[in-house]
Amino acid sequence: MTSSVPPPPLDDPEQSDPMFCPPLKWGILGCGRVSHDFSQALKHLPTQSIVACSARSADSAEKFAEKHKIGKHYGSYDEMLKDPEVEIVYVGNIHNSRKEIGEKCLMHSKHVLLEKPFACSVKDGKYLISLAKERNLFIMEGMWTRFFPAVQKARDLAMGSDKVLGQIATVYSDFNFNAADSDAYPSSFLYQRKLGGGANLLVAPYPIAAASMFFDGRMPEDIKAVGQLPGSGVAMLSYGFLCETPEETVVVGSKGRMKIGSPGHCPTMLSIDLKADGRGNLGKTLNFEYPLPEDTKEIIDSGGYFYPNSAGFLYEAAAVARCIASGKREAPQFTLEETMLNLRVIEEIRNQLGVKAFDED
Ligand SMILES: NC(=O)C1=CN([C@@H]2O[C@H](COP(=O)(O)OP(=O)(O)OC[C@H]3O[C@@H](n4cnc5c(N)ncnc54)[C@H](OP(=O)(O)O)[C@@H]3O)[C@@H](O)[C@H]2O)C=CC1
Ligand SMILES: O=C1OC[C@@H](O)[C@H](O)[C@H]1O
Repeated sequence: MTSSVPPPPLDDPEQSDPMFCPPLKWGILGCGRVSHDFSQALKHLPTQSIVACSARSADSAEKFAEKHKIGKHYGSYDEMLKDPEVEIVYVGNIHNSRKEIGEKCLMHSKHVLLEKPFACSVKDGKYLISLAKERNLFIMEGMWTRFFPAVQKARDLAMGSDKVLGQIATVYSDFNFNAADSDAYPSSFLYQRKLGGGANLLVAPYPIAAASMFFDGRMPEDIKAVGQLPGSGVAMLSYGFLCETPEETVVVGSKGRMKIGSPGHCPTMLSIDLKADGRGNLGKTLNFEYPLPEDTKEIIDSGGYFYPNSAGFLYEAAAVARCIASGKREAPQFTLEETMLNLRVIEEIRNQLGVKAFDED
């Protein structure tokens, strides 16, 4: 599959002024949190007007209308869709009704911006797209990330004619958060499969879209998924000969995250961000630096080093000497059991990738 929409060129008004926009009349469907945020953001754009809002309950729609100074409010989504003044509907409700609501919007000849996820299944997604095409209406998943100037710039730098990074080999992208910070368990829709809850629909669209942007929107040839339950751990590892990765080791726990700085295989820096209560709030940050000893004249005169941070071999050598002097036959910092773990994983990777071992024909 190739990308159907190439990135806009830099001389496109969208790029040179991301706030440029011809007038449009919006109807807000669902009066919850994201609809509130979206409505707030629209206030930066004088040409855009919210002409109506709708919620399952008249009371909630009225309160929302009052807060955002919206002229019309409806206690039913269907009622708002009949309003001829509404040109486009922003759908900010829960996931399980995407198909039904998307269909209704289109059948009422409204353009539609559906919050992510676009749909709860491939089948529903295809259906909505074909219906929008048939009715000649705009439809889009609210992948707002794509429209941030920083992301547009990243896309242009990497994927535009200059291709400043060369051929893209690897994209790392993650998005995890502690849902309990914003959503009470178990009542929120986030935790209810029947309502379209779950991180798979709520969060996965972001890192997937981050990756596809740098691979021209092509469908991945191979997907291997690993799931994680509370209490289990997961490691995402990458190695190779093709390009220089950030080479950082990031460790994430329920109370914070830690980064062993680049170059991760011979680091001198470590930082820890401890989490505070609430989404995205950081408490303390701790930074540690362990500079290597400066090169002596003797070392410089004899050619310095070939590889990064090689002075750090001194720590290994010193520890080996300490072990031997104290009668140890292996080092506690890296046991022989872990060496065997390394070998087992290496062999397993080779088997899964179908790569031959050094002694195979
Ligand atoms: N782009 C972004 O940054 C963000 C996007 N989102 C997306 O926005 C959408 C809504 O998320 P968010 O605003 O946080 O959710 P909310 O919990 O605030 O709910 C949004 C609306 O969904 C309806 N709703 C909530 N719970 C139920 C339920 N149990 N049964 C039926 N309807 C229900 C309500 O509509 P009504 O008002 O009509 O009663 C509610 O106002 C999701 O698609 C989510 O993925 C969410 C956060 C940020
Ligand atoms: O799309 C989203 O869904 C969940 C939110 O918590 C998050 O901030 C948002 O971007």
